[in-house]
Amino acid sequence: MIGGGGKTPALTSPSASEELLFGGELAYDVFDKHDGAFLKLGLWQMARQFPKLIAIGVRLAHMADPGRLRTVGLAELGRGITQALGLVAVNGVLGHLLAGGSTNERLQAALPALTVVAVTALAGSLLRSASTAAAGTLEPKVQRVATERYLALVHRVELSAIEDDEFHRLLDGARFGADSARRMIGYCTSALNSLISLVAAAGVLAVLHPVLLPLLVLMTVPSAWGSLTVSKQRYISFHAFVQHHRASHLLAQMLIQQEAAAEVRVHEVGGFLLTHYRSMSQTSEREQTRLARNAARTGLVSDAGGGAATLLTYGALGLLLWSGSMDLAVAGTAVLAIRTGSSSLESMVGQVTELYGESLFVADYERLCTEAAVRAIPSGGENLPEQLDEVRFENVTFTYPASKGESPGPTLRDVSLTFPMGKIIALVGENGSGKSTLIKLLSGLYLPDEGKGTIWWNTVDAARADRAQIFSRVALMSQAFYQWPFTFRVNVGIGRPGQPIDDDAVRTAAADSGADTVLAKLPHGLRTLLARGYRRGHQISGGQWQRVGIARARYRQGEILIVDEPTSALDAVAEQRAFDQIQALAATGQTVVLITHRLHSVRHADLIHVLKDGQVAESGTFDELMHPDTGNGTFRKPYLLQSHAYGLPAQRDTDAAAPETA
Ligand SMILES: Nc1ncnc2c1ncn2[C@@H]1O[C@H](COP(=O)(O)OP(=O)(O)OP(=O)(O)O)[C@@H](O)[C@H]1O
Repeated sequence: MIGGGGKTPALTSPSASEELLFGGELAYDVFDKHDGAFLKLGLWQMARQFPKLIAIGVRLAHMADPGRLRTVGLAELGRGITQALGLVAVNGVLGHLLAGGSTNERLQAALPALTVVAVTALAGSLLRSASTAAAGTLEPKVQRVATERYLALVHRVELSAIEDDEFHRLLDGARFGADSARRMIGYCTSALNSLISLVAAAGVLAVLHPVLLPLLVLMTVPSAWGSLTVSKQRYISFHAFVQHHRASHLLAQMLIQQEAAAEVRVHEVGGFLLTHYRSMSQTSEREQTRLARNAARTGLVSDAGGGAATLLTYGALGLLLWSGSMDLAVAGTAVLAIRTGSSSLESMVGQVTELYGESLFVADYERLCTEAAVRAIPSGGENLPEQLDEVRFENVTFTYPASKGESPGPTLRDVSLTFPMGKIIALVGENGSGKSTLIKLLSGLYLPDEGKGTIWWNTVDAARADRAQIFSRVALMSQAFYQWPFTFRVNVGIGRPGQPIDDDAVRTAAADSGADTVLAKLPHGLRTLLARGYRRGHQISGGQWQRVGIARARYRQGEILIVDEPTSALDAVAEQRAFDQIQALAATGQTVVLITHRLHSVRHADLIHVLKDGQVAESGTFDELMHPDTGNGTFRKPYLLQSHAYGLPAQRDTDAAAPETA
């Protein structure tokens, strides 16, 4: 039972598909997180939380369009007042109609009140249309403002936050939060309207007989309890299953996405994925069935309570009539007021329940915005030196943030090395030795573990420096460089996104990186869209993309050009050309940090750092590393292996000293 208690929902145990594909259960225990704490609250506390949640939505609406928000509020207030006046006028009409005299006289006496009924109905309808028009304009604006706000915050968070699955859970919730903020407007206006007409009916009832008022409230308590309980259960279930939903969606996507299309067909992966998609969906369906059963049970209990309260109310009314404490005209108005009041209450409870459900997602959204602000890359800090001589790692240790239930060891341990400016510095080492991680630290994407080493930009500590300045000094062509589904021009020009794209500079960068030959074959030149699946879309190969990636990094004109595996997908000619160009760049004073597994490509580097298991195994020039007296073999041995395998020179072209063939 989840209703008012704080227990975890009875989640279905992990399916065989979850075990096989994802290595275990994907559901979350929402109560092991501090942010689920308010879900442990009972109805009364929930009611007290409610204004705070509404305030979040209203604040967003105010940010989006204060004028329209005012219009909606005033129009709804006006509608409530017209309804109250209408009800009072109906009381007048009934009073006159049930009084003594001829039908004609009674009708004539009732005429002014009847006119008030008609005028209030007309005014109510005009106000409703004003509210509908304003709310219709306000809603999409609220969604845009809410979405823009969280995207603006999220794109500035530290990389470690983006890689954190808890942060992703918040992100999933927040995406719904922006939609919920939009829907809240509609529910808010309806709830406000119901509240005002309820107050009107309650006011009339209180005047007619004080005992009727608490009875009216009593009639609604059971359905309020039922609706809020069901809404809370749905919310808890959503959070518990958010990762599960994401994974099912992923499976469905794999069946249709272009990247997997060939393997899906040739390896006949389609049936496999579909089976697991079905199994995962069935787990979700079981959860939906559980929710539906709970909702049905809750509904029965609340209906029984509501029925008893209604019986009590009409019984009380009958008693008042029978005992002569109320006359027939007043009883008629009372029945009308009870019906209006209870239907307003009913609708208000419905709207408030929906509003409550939506507001929980908006609260998630707020939590994400707060968390994103906390985890944002700090702005400001010390200025970097104008004239940079070197970036130096001093005893740097770095550990990736822990995934849930895991405590990873450091990926980089006690790393000390330098990147002198104006040189080619190569980073080599086995798979997983920490090269890409190291360049993420060099680029300012991560900082060393607290108190465990420093990255010096001359004499400025990167941890205290203005990170935006670090980013602006670096041009990065990482292994996972992004293939933007935009035109060739934008794919290169996005290297300097703050400025208008300069076509000549795009062509020069393309020529510098070998992407000019790619460009020459494109059907619409710079305007060619590099994305299949769109109109005019054109597909280029992996190696061609790599050249475009290098062109982008080149176009950026960063002081330090980092190229991670620039030639892994290039053919031999293109590879040679890429390295010639890197050398030519270095000759112009450009600092190049080069990561590669093709060791013969680093022969001309000014400095080579060799990593092994997250530590620096050796550093030096090619000659130093190759010489048995100065190198420890970490570089020399794999180099010689590669040179034998590919028939490449076992030494620098100009070398006279024959290295040891270990
Ligand atoms: N985002 C991450 N979160 C957690 N661990 C990571 C992350 N990225 C890399 N690692 C881990 O850090 C270690 C070093 O990875 P890294 O990518 O830096 O190696 P690399 O030397 O560049 O390898 P390769 O030559 O295969 O590209 C690996 O054990 C990897 O699992």
